[in-house]
Amino acid sequence: MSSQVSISVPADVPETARETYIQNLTTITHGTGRLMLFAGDQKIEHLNDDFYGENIPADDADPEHLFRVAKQGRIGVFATQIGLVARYGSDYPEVPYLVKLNSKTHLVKTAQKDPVSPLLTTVEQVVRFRDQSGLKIAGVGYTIYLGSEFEDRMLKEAAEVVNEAHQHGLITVLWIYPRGAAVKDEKDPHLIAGATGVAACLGSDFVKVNAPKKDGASAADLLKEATLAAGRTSVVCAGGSSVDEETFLRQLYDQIHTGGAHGNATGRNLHQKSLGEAVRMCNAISAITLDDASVEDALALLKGN
Ligand SMILES: O=P(O)(O)OC[C@H]1O[C@](O)(COP(=O)(O)O)[C@@H](O)[C@@H]1O
Repeated sequence: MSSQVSISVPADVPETARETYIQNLTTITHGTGRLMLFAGDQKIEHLNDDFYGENIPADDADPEHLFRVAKQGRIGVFATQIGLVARYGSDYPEVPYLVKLNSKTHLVKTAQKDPVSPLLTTVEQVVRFRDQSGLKIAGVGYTIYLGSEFEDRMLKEAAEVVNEAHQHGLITVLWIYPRGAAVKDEKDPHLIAGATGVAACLGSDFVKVNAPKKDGASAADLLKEATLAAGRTSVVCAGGSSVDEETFLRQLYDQIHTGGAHGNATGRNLHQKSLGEAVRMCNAISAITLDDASVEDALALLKGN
């Protein structure tokens, strides 16, 4: 097991919410400080493209697949929109949830208009839903498109979300993607480090970024600038489109052990598998993230050993 970490509670969490905050963070990181976030917000973000078609198993066509994977696999938290949690959550009460507060589709391309993704759901609504439903709602998430001509709106909403969430002991994850006409290279390592620094200034517990890329450089080495810039905000990388399992697991291992990431945020590389395979992949990813397992040990779990 990776060692248990002591928790430093940020000063915007009031005394009355301290215990909830500690409990939520402990739940979603299994006490390790590392996050295994199962990303299931793509039904809005990518419409049905990620869920139906060539090379996508039939299991993925039904939204309940996400909940089955989240229940049967070992995860830290399942991130999706509030409506989906309301529809299925009562049948999956053991799953810890993180409510994604904003989302947009990919129909309007960046070349047509800079991206903007205002709040669909407020923290207040999430807190009410948590208290009424009794579901394990441990946190909230929000996407900022840094560099968009609308970044001011998203930055302001994100700042309010973090502060309000902490008032209620909820953990925050900011998805920060540099994107828009002003952004030449979305995965530029220096820019990604800028994004994680923004998350630190907004006081978020975690920030999810795309892994930086630069020709000829090791991706894990490139991530170091971003994890340094993030300070006490923990960095996780998006999984990206589906790749072969060993490549994915090696990349994750290096992100954590070389790049300084505190976990992963994985969507397609999990749900674009049949239930049994998705569950084994969850367990392999969690072994690396939560147990400090080697890639070889994770691959053994993948084979069901
Ligand atoms: O890349 P993965 O692992 O499928 O993770 C999915 C993530 O990608 C997104 O769908 C958005 O991705 P893009 O905007 O880059 O297409 C996130 O909202 C989601 O959490």
